[in-house]
Amino acid sequence: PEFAVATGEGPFGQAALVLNASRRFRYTLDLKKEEEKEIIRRTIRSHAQVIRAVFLFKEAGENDPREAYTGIKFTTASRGFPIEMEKLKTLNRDHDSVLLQEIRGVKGLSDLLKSNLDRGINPTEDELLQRRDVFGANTYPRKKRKSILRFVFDACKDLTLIILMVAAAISLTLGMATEGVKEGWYEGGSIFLAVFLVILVTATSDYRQSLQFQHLNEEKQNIQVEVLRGGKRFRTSIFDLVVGDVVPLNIGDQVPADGILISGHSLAIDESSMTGESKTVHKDQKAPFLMSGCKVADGYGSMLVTGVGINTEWGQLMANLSEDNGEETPLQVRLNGVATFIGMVGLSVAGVVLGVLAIRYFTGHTKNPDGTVQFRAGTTGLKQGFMGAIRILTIAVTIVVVAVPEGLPLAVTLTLAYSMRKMMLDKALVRRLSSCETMGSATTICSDKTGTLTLNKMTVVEAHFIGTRLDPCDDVRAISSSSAALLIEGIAQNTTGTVFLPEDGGAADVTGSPTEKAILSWGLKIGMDFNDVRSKSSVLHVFPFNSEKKRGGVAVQVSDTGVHIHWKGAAELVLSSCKSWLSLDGSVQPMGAQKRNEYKKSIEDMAKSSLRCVAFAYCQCDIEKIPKEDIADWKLPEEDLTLLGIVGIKDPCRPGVRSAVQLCKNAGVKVRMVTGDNIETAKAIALECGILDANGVISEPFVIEGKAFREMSEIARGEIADKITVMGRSSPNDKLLLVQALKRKGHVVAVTGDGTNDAPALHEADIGLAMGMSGTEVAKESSDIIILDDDFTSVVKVVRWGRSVYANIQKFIQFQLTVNVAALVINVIAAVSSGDVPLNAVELLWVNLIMDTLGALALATEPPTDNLMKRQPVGRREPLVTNIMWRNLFVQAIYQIAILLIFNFSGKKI
Ligand SMILES: Nc1ncnc2c1ncn2[C@@H]1O[C@H](COP(=O)(O)OP(=O)(O)OP(=O)(O)O)[C@@H](O)[C@H]1O
Ligand SMILES: [Ca+2]
Repeated sequence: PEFAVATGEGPFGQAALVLNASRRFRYTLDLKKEEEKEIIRRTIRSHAQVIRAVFLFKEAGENDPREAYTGIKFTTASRGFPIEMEKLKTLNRDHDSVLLQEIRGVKGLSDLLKSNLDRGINPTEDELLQRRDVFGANTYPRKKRKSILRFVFDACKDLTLIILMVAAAISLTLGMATEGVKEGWYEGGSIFLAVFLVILVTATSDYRQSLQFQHLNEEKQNIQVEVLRGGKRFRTSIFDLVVGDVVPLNIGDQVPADGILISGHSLAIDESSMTGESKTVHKDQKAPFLMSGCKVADGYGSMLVTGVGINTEWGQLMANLSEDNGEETPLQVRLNGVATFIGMVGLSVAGVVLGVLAIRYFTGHTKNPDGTVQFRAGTTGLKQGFMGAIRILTIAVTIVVVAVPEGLPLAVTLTLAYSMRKMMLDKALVRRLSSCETMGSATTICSDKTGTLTLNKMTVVEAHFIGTRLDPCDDVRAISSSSAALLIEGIAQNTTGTVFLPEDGGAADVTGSPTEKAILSWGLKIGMDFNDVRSKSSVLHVFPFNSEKKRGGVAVQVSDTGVHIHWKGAAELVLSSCKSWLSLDGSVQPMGAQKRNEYKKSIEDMAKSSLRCVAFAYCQCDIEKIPKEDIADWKLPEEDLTLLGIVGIKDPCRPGVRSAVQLCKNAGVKVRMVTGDNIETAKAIALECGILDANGVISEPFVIEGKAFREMSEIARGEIADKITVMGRSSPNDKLLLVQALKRKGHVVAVTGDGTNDAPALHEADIGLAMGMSGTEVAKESSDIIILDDDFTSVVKVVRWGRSVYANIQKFIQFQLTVNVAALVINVIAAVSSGDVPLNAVELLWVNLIMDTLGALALATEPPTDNLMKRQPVGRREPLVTNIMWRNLFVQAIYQIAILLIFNFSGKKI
């Protein structure tokens, strides 16, 4: 197959790092999990239906049918809320719009839940406690953890250990019987002790790992969500949500609880995780029910929480789903194979030794220290003969134990677990264990710009309006009030952010994406009264911003007949759909070639000084032209616009990025920037953080626009992929194309992403890194590692850890194999020639114990050194056991064997 790169013959051929296997492996794992999920989902669904039917029957028998159906008792308030818990559950399960209508829709429901659609619930502790008390918390019970005893039991199940224990028991009884209690326990007792220690170490290490995984799972599930309480937007943990909360939803979010849509625009939900159907479902007033656990595929809106935790289908699913910590990484699988092979060799060798020793013993060729023959047929008692046989058997078993390198898989597990814990401290949350080892061989990193290389703290620093540059950028005195009002209308209405003004005065609190925040803050500076402007006109329809189109638009009704369409987005793209511009006095002027060039020039100038450019444009529309019925499908007019102005937003480079990029360069890992931003802005930032060299070539194909790359043939893309250093104005799909092209070239690709539509690229990459703060849930779910602080420096630290994992495992393999080969050879030679092994069973066992477990522990926890980042990456083709390692291994083994054999046979003479 194209991925498997075997080197040489034998079992070690497969020990070459087969990176793509990890992908295949992962899919099979996913599939298994999906199947399990599906079965549980079906059970829960049918369960719910049965309960509901029973409930309806019972109610119908007891009450007036209408009340039974709506389930609302307005008179008997249930602990302060005029709605009954069970009935609310039924509403969530049924998705019944008739029922919803009867309680006067979402507004009526929010009254019943004592919430407020515009302000949410009160953010007081008491209020939250009461709601949690009545309706439950948004958490679900975990499956009970395996106890430590369970792990001890599992460790005992090892076949070699069982044989050893049997041998120890026999040896103990026989020893004590023949040599007395005081003297005779040594051998049997020390075997027991050794076995006990092995079990203890294995069980505790497994147990600690299961704890760590559980912790990780909790970390993964503890999603941060936005919630509206007391009129203000908070960020809080998903577990804190209560029934009655008002939750804003944005593209890429996970629906955090069951609920009902309050309002939304172009809201589409991907319900595949619950229903299994892959088509996205549009949500509006006609279909307002939202199911917990689904993902927002498009648009935005807000919801009223009506069901939380275990009362939702998602909660049931999560509570019943076993946590998947049984994941074995491809490296572990392969090393398991190697270990098994060596074990087989050991077994055959042990068989030979057993045979040889037995023949020698029973034919009377072995002597006691005093020179008497140990076994003489007829004279030696049955008990003594049995003892001898047992001793021989123990030696054979011990050889097996020594030969089996149990340490190999253990070392990998320990190394991975250790690095994972350390990586967490370095702000990287490892979602898939295998990515630790893969990251070490990465040859290239495709990084986002915004937020990863830059701080994602944006401020408007330049503004070009009405043909002039504002100086300072918030001085709008030169602009006529009508023009300014139009602009402010666009800013306030065409946004997904909010402005909250505290009642007691104080600074305004702006929320939204960093770009939105920058624009809204600037809006406030030029005199925007957010709430006032928003109340003056009403939004008819929205085209939400997405990275594909790089613009967002909104239609607002300003008078009985007048509608304004506002657009804002990537400056040069918006400019190209403008046919006119708004002049100082508020009149509309046609956009001549000269004016267009003037604007283009100012965009370019801003971009060259690393500013992100956003343009505002608008057009008027007649209310008649707007489709009344299916306004949801209406495409906002996006041509023939009038340009209002352009702003330049500064987003400074992160400190430390420059040296991190340099570190990558030294390590032979090429850093590429793939950004949705203007190519000039991208170039400027790339120069600033050292991705581009000021003295190098800065032209195509090193610096390329997404569009140019997209339109190439697959072959052409493959040819230039290697050279691309900066890609500007790229859509998420371009990212995917680049990853594919790079992989075909043999690269091991790491990709960072945050947006919903980055998911395919993250999935395709060898290692997908999602951003913890700016990243959407969808991106995080498709990733292998989450970078908690969004910082590129942390990405580089992950590379370092990955390399250390790889190096540690190599060290351990070399160590273990050397000792194993030497021990086996010596034992065989000694047994065959002299009828005894140089180390007796107990000694061998102890050596093995120290070698395997403690050696693994020691080498696994070796921290990374700076030297690791000075080597070239191992990439896709290098075998795990390199030629140098083979050489070291054999030379060292031969040396050890020679020395030991000399001591064994002629030690006395020397
Ligand atoms: N909320 C917004 N409204 C309108 N336009 C925006 C908004 N956010 C960004 N833009 C414009 O879209 C462009 C690119 O956005 P996109 O989301 O593709 O890139 P990004 O993800 O922010 O950057 P990167 O890929 O480096 O992380 C920006 O340069 C800006 O001009
Ligand atoms: Ca992006």
